[in-house]
Amino acid sequence: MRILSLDIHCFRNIRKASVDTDARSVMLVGENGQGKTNFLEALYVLCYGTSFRTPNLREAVSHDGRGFSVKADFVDDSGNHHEIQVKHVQGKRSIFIDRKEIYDRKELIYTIPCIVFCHDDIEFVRGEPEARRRFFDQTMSMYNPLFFDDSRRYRNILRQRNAALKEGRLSLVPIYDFQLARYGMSIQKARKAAVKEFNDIFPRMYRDVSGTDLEISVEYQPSWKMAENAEDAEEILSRALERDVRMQTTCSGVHRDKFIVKDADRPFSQTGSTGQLRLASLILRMAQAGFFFGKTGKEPVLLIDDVLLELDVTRRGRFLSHIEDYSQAFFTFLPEEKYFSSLEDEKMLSYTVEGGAFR
Ligand SMILES: Nc1ncnc2c1ncn2[C@@H]1O[C@H](COP(=O)(O)OP(=O)(O)OP(=O)(O)O)[C@@H](O)[C@H]1O
Repeated sequence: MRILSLDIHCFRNIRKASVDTDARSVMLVGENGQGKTNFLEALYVLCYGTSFRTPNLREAVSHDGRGFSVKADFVDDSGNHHEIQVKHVQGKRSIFIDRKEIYDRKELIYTIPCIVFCHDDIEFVRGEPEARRRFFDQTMSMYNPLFFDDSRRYRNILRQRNAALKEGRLSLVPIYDFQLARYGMSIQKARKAAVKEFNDIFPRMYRDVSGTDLEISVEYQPSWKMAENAEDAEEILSRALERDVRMQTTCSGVHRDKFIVKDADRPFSQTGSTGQLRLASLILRMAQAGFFFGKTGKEPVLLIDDVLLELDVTRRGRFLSHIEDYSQAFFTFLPEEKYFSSLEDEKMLSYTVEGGAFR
């Protein structure tokens, strides 16, 4: 899988750019605020139809533009060439694969798998449970369309159940419970199995890159921990109905599940230094890529935004040696950063980014 070129129109500060990306490593070098992350964001939008920086794509339209367009030519693992385009014009997103409009974002996310490494990833380790749920849901949705569908349906029903609780339409609640319990238990089972497999990769990678023998792993704590099947979950929901009515929201279910990053048996957020937490968050991403490759045999495109400088030279080298397994990676650097020796020998394209232009 390789992205060969990218055309960007009116995306943040990138007014118009056609960029050749046919290389294993693509370097984007520039001062702060010149458009390096905007470029990675545009690529991410092509891969997912959403942004990793904002839930509202409208924000990514250039201030003086009516809409943006991002288009890529890429070659898949079988050597076939394709084109993808994502537009957002007057508040409406449209997605085209090989010039044919598609209406379900799901088709897009299985076309160019991509993984972004960025500063905010530290929230996966020390932030709210929501951030880790999102991380694991993304990890699983990337290779499992059924999980993606179940999550989508679960969220819809949860929204309807919460509305019914707020508006006192309680006769509808058992109908929602029936469905919520079934999709929820399917999600719970999938999460449990995935965390078990993730723990075959993540702790070993952490030890390899950090050079320590810390026992870092992920623990899954389901909200319906006593439920073994959908009937059990339905029972839990119906027993807690009074509390849910009082709180006007659904207080249990997989939307309240927890994933804890642990150092032996303590939460790592309490024991790790900021540097260790940052490293753990990078390794979570690397493990996400490894996990995806293990499941699908496909190499995701890696988008690495300004995170290498946070590692000392030895750890940076070890981190890059894991990344070398992938077919394409995009990196952003500040001009004073030196390229890393292990990347210098390979086929590489390098751009200077200034005011949204790429030279
Ligand atoms: N919707 C928008 N329209 C026009 N310009 C925008 C828009 N959104 C952000 N920008 C501009 O994009 C620039 C930020 O670019 P970007 O986030 O890519 O920085 P960067 O090159 O990655 O730098 P850093 O190293 O600081 O992260 C800022 O100048 C900002 O004003």
